Amino acid sequence: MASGNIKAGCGQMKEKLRVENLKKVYGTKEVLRGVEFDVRDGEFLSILGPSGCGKTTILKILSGLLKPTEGRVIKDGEDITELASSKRGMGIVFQNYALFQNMTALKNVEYAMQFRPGLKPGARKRARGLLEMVGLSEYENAKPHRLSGGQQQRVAIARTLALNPDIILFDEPMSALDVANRLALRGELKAIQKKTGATIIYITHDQEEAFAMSDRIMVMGNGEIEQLDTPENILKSPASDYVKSFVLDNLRLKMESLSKYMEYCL
Ligand SMILES: Nc1ncnc2c1ncn2[C@@H]1O[C@H](COP(=O)(O)OP(=O)(O)OP(=O)(O)O)[C@@H](O)[C@H]1O
Repeated sequence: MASGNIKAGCGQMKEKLRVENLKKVYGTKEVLRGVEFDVRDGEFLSILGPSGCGKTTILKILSGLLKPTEGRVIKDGEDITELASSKRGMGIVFQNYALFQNMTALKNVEYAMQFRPGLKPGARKRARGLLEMVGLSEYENAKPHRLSGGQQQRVAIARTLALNPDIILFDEPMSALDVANRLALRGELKAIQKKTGATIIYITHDQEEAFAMSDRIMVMGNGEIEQLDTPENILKSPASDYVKSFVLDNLRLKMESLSKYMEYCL
């Protein structure tokens, strides 16, 4: 596995998360082996790989939803491998939004704060502020079925931010959205990250998305890391034929279809 430094100027960022020698076996099937990487404080790291290569399994292990067969997860220098999910200070945004259908947008964002004594006072005000941050103030009384896919995903993001996570995990959050919504949400995610200072780990199988958004990209093959480096370095020096074909060839195709879409729109 080739691993490089984060882009110039960010090289001194402190380590936020470290994953050591991760292995996951389901029954007799080994789906992750020897996975090791670090994520720096405030970094946007994408995990890019084809379907079934183990991306979601990594995310579940990081968040505590799944125990690794072997290996450790270290956050801020502390071993959190056995720590309960709710105590990890991480939030997850899924591809299917997973909103409460019987609650308004505002209630969805406010809900989990009710169970955190530190956040309960002022929860309503904070929820309103977060809906404003994602551009949905005028929809606070709307239930999810009245919102578009992009708007529902924005509510899901606001809901995740409500608990003040210092690491946000995104599991293919744009895959159910159309191109226009994807492009809009990309910019908004970067703005939210800047505002909150959160570290982001972002799963995608979309090469173009990973290259447009990330400080570094971790390219996964079948249960292993093929390359972890900045977009620029991956473009300049792909670590293997696999990276060349899965990342660069597909990136070229995606860029072509995106530019056709832009021509069509303009
Ligand atoms: N609970 C499970 N039991 C058995 N095998 C599983 C289980 N969960 C996942 N797998 C297998 O582990 C492998 C990795 O799955 P994972 O969901 O991590 O892949 P992925 O890269 O996120 O794929 P996708 O992009 O399609 O979501 C796959 O072969 C999958 O079939």
